[in-house]
Amino acid sequence: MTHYVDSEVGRLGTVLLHRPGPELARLTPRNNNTLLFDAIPWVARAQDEHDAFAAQLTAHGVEVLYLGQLLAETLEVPDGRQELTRLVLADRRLGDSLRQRVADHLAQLDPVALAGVLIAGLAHEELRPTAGRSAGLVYMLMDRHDFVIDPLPNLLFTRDSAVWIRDRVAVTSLAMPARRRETTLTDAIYRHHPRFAGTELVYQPSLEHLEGGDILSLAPGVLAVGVGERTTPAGAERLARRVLAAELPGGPLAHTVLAVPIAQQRATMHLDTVCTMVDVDAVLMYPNLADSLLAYTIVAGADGEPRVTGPTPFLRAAADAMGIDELRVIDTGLDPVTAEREQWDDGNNTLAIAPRLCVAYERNTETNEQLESAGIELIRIAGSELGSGRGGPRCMSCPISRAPLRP
Ligand SMILES: NC(=O)NCCC[C@H](N)C(=O)O
Repeated sequence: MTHYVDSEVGRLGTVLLHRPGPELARLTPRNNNTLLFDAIPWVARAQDEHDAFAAQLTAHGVEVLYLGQLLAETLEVPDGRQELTRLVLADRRLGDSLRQRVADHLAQLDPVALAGVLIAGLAHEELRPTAGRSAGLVYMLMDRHDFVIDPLPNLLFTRDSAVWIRDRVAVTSLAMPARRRETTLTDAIYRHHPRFAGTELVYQPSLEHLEGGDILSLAPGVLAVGVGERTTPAGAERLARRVLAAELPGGPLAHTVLAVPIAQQRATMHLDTVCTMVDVDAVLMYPNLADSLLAYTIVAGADGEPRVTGPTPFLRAAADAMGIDELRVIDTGLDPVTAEREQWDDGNNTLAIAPRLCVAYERNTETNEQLESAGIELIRIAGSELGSGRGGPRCMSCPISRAPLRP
């Protein structure tokens, strides 16, 4: 099986999704902010919306893999199960008595049920008392609304916890505490699942913060990395060091990395909330930012150290790195208020299935109309519930194979 991604727009072959499940039912008004949701989603409707998204991908010839299923299969591998169990038990909040109770509880679960707990977490009342054994101080003092194992409602946004760069995978380093455990799952899947045997990792969760929503594969050998609320300058620099130094038969994994500062705020948490590619030489970009975005260009210096120049306007730096005259911006021509409303609702967060063929949320009517006038074919999906986590079609998908742009 070929796992290979060298662009944002090459025909999509295989994609990793996560169908949201019981982990969304953990969200309440007391925890939704900490768990990075802006509202309490209607779970069944969110699942319907997600199923419709997956059905559109399948109808367009894309192989859809589900993270929950890959995780259950990884847990059938003894080393995978042992590692994932050890990591969840390493939580220092547990203490030894509760840790032992949780270990006993997890040990009797089959792989599918264990995958369910690793994703949806374990609530206080779901841990049954062990006959003849004290509940333990930590459990007794725990608020009944607390979780023994925290849920992962943002797992839905598979874009952020791993990124394929050519035939290597970068398992990222998530910045927000509510999401950190997600990469224990993607890391284990890529290292233990038989489908990915032999895959080399180019980034690991123990490194500086770096999130997949900040990484755009502008063209073969050219990456843009947003630096803001999630990805730190150190994370961008670490990725640059890794990809510039990783030699493939045809050259390094990337020859240029553009570090792109973005405002450190929720509306622009990742670069892909303001800019996504819709054609080999065209981006859809939040108009309020299009002219002000800058980039620092990082290439390998003669001494092997990354050499940084700039800043220069992002669109100029990108076109130069891509070897094209101009990176076109689809001008959505929106007034600033409409642009701001539709950016918040992930209007700029499209997923390309092929050049000029993209999935977009239906609700962003004005952005979508402008995209179509510019010759982009759209597949509209509903996202009223999915969007409450602040993520669109690109955030909800991790491409694993795309047709190479330059074979
Ligand atoms: N690439 C993306 O922009 N992903 C969306 C992540 C949303 C999630 N609720 C978060 O705050 O991390």
